[in-house]
Amino acid sequence: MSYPQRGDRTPGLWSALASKAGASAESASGNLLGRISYAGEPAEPVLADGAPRLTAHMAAKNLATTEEVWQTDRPVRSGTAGEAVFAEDGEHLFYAVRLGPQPTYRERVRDLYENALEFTWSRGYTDLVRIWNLIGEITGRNAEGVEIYRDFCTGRAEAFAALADRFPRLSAATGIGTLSPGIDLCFLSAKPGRTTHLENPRQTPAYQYPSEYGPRSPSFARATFLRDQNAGSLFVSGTASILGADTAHVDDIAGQTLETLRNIDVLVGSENLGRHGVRGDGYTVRDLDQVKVYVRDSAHISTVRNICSLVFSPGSEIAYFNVDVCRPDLLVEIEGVCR
Ligand SMILES: C=C(O[C@@H]1C=C(C(=O)O)C=C[C@H]1O)C(=O)O
Repeated sequence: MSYPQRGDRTPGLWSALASKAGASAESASGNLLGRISYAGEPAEPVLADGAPRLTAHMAAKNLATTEEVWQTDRPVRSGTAGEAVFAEDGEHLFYAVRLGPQPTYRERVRDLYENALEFTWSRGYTDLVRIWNLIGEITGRNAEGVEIYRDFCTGRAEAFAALADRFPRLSAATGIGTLSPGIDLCFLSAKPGRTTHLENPRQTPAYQYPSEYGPRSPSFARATFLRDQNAGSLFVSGTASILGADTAHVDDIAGQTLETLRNIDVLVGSENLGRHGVRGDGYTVRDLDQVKVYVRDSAHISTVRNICSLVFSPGSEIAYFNVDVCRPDLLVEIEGVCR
């Protein structure tokens, strides 16, 4: 089995985003560390081709599956840990687990997060790089009438609070809707000393959002920079049209898309990187690659595509998803990687 090879490969660890049909065209360029399959139906995470594969139901049945492929230049060892699957290469750990539909999520999410964090810590991958939280019915209600995203955030925050001595800093993350109930989780972590976590001067840190947005704030940073022997990779969290803590441009898809892109531009720019002690010239929003664009309403996709096609480089990998976003008034969310 072979995977796409990118010209902008980062030594050590790199990723690619491709529709499944095109993903096998080129020769294998490294060792598979893990995959996320954005598929037409849900499935349990498995070990396939010697590495974890997380599957999230995020594509309509008739559309091609998008696959995010993580590779490394080091030998990989994989295995299972309870219901989770993992792979490690001595520098990076990829860990995937699924939580099926639940009446309420808080306690199970707390347990799953604690297990994942304890596992990654026990193997020496003490620094979180990026977390995926792919959440079915994200703005729907649980059996007690609480919004599922808020229910999820409470369990996650409790896990981080319980392990705050070991994980004092939060990493980049995504918290986005899927098309089936249940939660698919994926953790990428690294050996100590290579990560810097960034906030955005235009946005309140998510972990400080006021309680009107939920009893426990979301536990993530706006981006995480992972150093390597050349420079590094900047993993940009799911970013939306939020200024301070509030949604900007309610009911305005073009306005939200442009504000989101401005948020990313400031986040990845040299001034913000310098503020966080990351050396280098910084990036602009045009440098974002492996871009994922989440659009709530299918009728908005063409507007969002038009704006994105003007902003992103024609060579960038970009995938669109028609899924719910973590607040009912957010219409679009964008994330990616700068290298
Ligand atoms: C869009 C936002 O949050 C989303 C939710 C996240 C989470 O809960 O992990 C992470 C990034 C985004 O996908 C935001 O609060 O700005």
